[in-house]
Amino acid sequence: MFSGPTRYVSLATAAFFGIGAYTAAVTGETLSWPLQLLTAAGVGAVVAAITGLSTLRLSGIYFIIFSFGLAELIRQLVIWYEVNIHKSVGRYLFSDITQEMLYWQLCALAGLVFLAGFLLTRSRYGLALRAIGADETAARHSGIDATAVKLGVFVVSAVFMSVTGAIMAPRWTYIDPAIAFNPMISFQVVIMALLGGAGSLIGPVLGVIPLVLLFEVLTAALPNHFSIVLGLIFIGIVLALPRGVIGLVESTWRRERRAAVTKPETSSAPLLVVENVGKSFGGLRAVDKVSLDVRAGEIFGVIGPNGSGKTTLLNMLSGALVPSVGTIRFDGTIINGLAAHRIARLGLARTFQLVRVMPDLTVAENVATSALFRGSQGGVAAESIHELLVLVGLGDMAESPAGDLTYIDQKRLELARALALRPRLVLLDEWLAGLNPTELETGIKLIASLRDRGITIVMVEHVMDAIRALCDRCVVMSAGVVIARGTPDEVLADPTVITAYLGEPDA
Ligand SMILES: Nc1ncnc2c1ncn2[C@@H]1O[C@H](COP(=O)(O)OP(=O)(O)OP(=O)(O)O)[C@@H](O)[C@H]1O
Repeated sequence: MFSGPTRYVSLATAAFFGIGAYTAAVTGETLSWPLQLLTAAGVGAVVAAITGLSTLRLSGIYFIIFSFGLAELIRQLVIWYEVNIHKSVGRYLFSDITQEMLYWQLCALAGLVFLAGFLLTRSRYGLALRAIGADETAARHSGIDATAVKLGVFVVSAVFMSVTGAIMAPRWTYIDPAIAFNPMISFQVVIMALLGGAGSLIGPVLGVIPLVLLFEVLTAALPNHFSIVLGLIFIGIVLALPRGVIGLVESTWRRERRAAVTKPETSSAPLLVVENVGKSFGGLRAVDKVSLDVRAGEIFGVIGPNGSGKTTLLNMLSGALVPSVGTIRFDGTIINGLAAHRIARLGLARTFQLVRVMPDLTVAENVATSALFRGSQGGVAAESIHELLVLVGLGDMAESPAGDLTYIDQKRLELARALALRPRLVLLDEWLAGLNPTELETGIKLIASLRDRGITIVMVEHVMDAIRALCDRCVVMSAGVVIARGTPDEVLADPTVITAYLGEPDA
């Protein structure tokens, strides 16, 4: 539910299993069985919300280490509580619940897990999670609040694990922290999910059945070498079946969502106003007090030699970076400091200098990510994803995995994904770079057609023919400051600009 789509490998299973088991042990004598389960769910949810809020900004190895440490941290806290407050470590559990009842309760819980997982994958949150797993930065710029989505699903999965722990607790008559917070549980769950294929709902089941049987045999036959064999199985699965059994046989389930571009109103007032904006990295002023305004409906160029601060400026406009100083207004709203997904939802979309598509998602799904959380209309749109794909020239590629596209087609896809936000302003970061002359001609026509739809464009570009053909006005940046502004012909004839590009002539 969580690790599969997001690819955040979580070893926190033992922590929540232990929380559930220990909550049942502590409340066993005072609360009824349903209330014990509810309490376990509540405690698990609260701990997951607190730890998730503080750690889901971590990714990769840092998140794995944290999640592994969480079980140990909670175990130590419980031991401290038992020693200092309860005055004895461990609890006896006397329950009249039979093993058969526990079995059926676990079956019901498994059914609920699958129902929740099924509903999740069918909801927009399912696609949002997969988008986050494929490329979290691109997902944020598609309007997805990655932190909130991850936190929500982390809490839901933690609740299921806590209730599992609580149901399992009566199987032991005595529980101590070492039993409840056994780290091996986390590894076993990850291995099972990996074997079957963590990316699908049914995958983990395919892993659970053979591995549970194998673990039974191994604990009986090789009790002292169990961990070694488990480690070898782990390595073997990662090397041989990186996407699990299901990844070998499954053709990805796809669906189409609807998204669109609406024609924004044009007005003579500036749509974007940048005032004295600056960004420093340590001692380096990458952008230094830049001011400019972009009128609704125009194509505005940002040019300048390498390293002059153009991408840094675009990153600040799109929310990837927070300006060190200055103000950015988009349609009257101050947007500096806003999270990337909020800026995207306001209708300011972008493409990236180094193209960012979500390779495992289909072309259509990539575009659909932008329609997930766009205003109250969600995925409902006047134009379909298909129409957007036709517009950028990918009409017959909707069901192909984005990772199979050529570089140029990936750029087209990025543009379609940006357009699916129904943006009023699109930031293009060297979108025309690397195109051959024919592709360049098509690309220029495509950008011009966006303006005809009323979309305002800010483009960073090194291809001067495109700047001349497309831009109404532009600024030239050098060493973080604007050194010229005006029409393309004016600025490209400016001696200061020529010097900035070519350097001072030799004396
Ligand atoms: N995250 C960062 N940390 C430190 N320095 C950075 C960072 N991002 C950019 N810079 C520096 O800021 C300066 C401006 O970089 P930026 O990428 O904005 O330039 P650019 O005009 O877009 O260049 P190019 O045309 O090559 O893409 C460069 O000196 C770069 O090394």
